[in-house]
Amino acid sequence: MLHYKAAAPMVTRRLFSSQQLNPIKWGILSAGRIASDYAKAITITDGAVASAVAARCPTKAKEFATLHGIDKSYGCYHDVINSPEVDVVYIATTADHHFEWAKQSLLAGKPTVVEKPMTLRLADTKELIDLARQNNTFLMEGMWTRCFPAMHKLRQIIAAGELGRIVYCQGDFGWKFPANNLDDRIWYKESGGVTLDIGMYCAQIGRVAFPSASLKDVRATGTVKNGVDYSVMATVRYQQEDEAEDGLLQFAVTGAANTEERLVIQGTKGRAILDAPFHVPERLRVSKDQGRGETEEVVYDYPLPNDPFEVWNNPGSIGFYHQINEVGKAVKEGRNECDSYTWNDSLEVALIVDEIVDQVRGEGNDVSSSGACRQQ
Ligand SMILES: NC(=O)C1=CN([C@@H]2O[C@H](COP(=O)(O)OP(=O)(O)OC[C@H]3O[C@@H](n4cnc5c(N)ncnc54)[C@H](OP(=O)(O)O)[C@@H]3O)[C@@H](O)[C@H]2O)C=CC1
Ligand SMILES: O=C1OC[C@@H](O)[C@H](O)[C@H]1O
Repeated sequence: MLHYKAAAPMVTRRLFSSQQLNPIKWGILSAGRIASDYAKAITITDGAVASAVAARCPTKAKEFATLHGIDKSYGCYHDVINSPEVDVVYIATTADHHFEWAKQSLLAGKPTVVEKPMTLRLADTKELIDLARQNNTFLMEGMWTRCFPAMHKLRQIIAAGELGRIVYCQGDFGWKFPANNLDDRIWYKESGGVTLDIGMYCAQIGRVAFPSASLKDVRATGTVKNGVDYSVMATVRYQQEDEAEDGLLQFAVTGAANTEERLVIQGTKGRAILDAPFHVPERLRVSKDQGRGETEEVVYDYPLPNDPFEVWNNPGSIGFYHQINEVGKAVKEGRNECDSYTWNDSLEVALIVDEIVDQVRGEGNDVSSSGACRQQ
């Protein structure tokens, strides 16, 4: 049996609301692809404006500012960080530069959102979080998936015990890496690879499914191409409080294929499915167990806002709207963390990612030259 719940309302613009009169002013570091999508999402979000952008080349920054209707453009990232016209800094550089610029931003006392991954290694993520704590400054890793209403509903359902004890989560995420462009950030030796790029979307679900559990074990195997982890199968084990059985998370991520991108959370009383593409979740399906082979399904739909743009660099980027709203609210309320994705979330996912990258790259299964086999 299938029940539909009312869809969430589409975004409506309220003219002259207090938020619009006193918007959060975002400063953007870099004029790359995701920076452009983020700037567009800001324009459809009540209570937020992009007030400044910096790129390494001032002409590129100026062009970006003109395209997105941003007042100020600079050829130096420090100028955005130090601008009194900026309330929150959004760091959208390639991941190998996140640590250094997030550190500068925090040292300047600016609320800071760092695109995922926050840094390349757990130790660096920890250093940034320690700095934010010492400086009493807002810091968030841009795990925007957590800010979608479908994800909030999922957490509510799990907390209410509707699925029973969660037994396992299983997910996949894959997109075809640009095989003919080895200059693309995805192939950078330090910051590229499938785990840092999309594995972390799967890894983050562990703390949603097992919120009070502790990480027990991470095992991964996979292939390496051009020096970066390319296809990965990972299993993560969680020690659950007051439970004899460990919770399990398993996922496959790949740069070789566009996969379905679906996430299943299986509990003893039923399952929740975040339909494709789960990293931009618009639909949550909850099936309650009614006996073997029989379920009752409730569908929760949360459509993305109306889209005034024809082209985005990444599908679904209009959904940044939710993160932009949540960050604005947290900063206005004087909080240093976003409840949807906390510092502890970032630390645990960074630990999982470290483990996977080390294990898979350490195996030496490079498929780029030989086409298949393990190197001896
Ligand atoms: N949340 C999401 O859905 C997505 C997030 N991302 C994340 O966003 C980040 C950026 O990705 P994306 O926009 O696709 O990347 P791009 O390659 O399009 O842009 C990255 C920017 O990094 C800047 N940069 C700074 N220093 C360097 C350097 N030494 N070498 C190269 N670039 C440098 C450049 O800025 P400048 O303009 O100043 O020259 C460039 O424009 C990554 O962390 C990625 O994981 C990416 C896609 C989707
Ligand atoms: O964050 C991301 O989500 C969507 C992917 O296509 C992209 O490569 C990645 O960076």
